Amino acid sequence: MAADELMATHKSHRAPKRGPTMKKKSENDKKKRGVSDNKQQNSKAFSFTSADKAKILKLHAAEKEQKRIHLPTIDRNYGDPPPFVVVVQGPPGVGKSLVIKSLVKHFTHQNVPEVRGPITIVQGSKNRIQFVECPNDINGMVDCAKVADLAILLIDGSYGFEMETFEFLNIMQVHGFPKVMGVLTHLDKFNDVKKLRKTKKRLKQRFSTEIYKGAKLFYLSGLIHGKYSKLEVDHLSQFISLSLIKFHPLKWRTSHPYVLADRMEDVTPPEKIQMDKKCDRNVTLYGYLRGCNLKKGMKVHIAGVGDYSLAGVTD
Ligand SMILES: Nc1nc2c(ncn2[C@@H]2O[C@H](COP(=O)(O)OP(=O)(O)OP(=O)(O)O)[C@@H](O)[C@H]2O)c(=O)[nH]1
Repeated sequence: MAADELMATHKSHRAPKRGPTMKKKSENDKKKRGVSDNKQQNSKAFSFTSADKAKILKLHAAEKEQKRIHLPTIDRNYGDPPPFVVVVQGPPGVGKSLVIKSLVKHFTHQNVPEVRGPITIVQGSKNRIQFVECPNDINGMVDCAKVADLAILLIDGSYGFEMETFEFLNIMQVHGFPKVMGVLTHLDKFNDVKKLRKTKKRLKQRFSTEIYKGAKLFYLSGLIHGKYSKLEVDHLSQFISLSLIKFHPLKWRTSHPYVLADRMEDVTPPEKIQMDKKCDRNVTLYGYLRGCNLKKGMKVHIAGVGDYSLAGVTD
């Protein structure tokens, strides 16, 4: 074999890039240049040195924040969950009763002649939804804001936003702010299609700025034989069912126990009433206690009644 061939097989020397030798070398080099590592340990004084590292750190911080936001809240209810409360709110004559009647008809195929008090329906195998019409007085609004899991704000499309809607929004702000969605009614009063489109756009923008960006707004475009369109009610009910599935108890609710009285019974002995028609009555209220477990003597808020102490606790 020739000497030239042997020379050709040898690889050229490669300087080490990592390992203890390289580390020592780089440290010596840094010392020579007068650069010290201690300088970069003060994170407040020196910003990031590597853009990639900064990107990763930012991602980690965002992930941590998301984890904190989605931390499960402790649900203090036990056994079967109480019904999901849907409060229908709006100014007088906007169509609250009609919306509740349409939704009840959709879920149960039953006609409700009149809406008097909360209506509970069963949806699916065990989910229950309770529809409550919000009264147009401040006390009723406060009570409804306290119990609502989902608030449906009805807005007269031909008139625009009214004071009642803003009042209710403000009240909800201080009561944990449940899920909110809007429904535009009386849209059949528009004869001009262009005007209707413009109004819808304007109201949607206003609704987004008043509630939050991307807040859901539905349209009920008019009455057919005195009822809302089946398809539109179907969309509305789908959204309600979705809210029920995604339901996440509010922190405010779990720390403020309350009862929404579904039924009341006058249990005063009849003889006592016969003797004195204006005698003090004993009234029993039935409803779910939400936001805590039962304890004798505990104080709860009873909608329409006030803060009461639970005396005789039964399961
Ligand atoms: N043209 C039209 N009429 C509607 C619409 N929605 C509701 N109405 C009518 O408005 C009237 C009032 O409807 P209700 O459901 O009683 O309204 P409400 O909000 O419950 O009224 P209050 O109980 O007085 O607060 C009824 O005669 C409905 O037929 C709609 O989209 N278009």
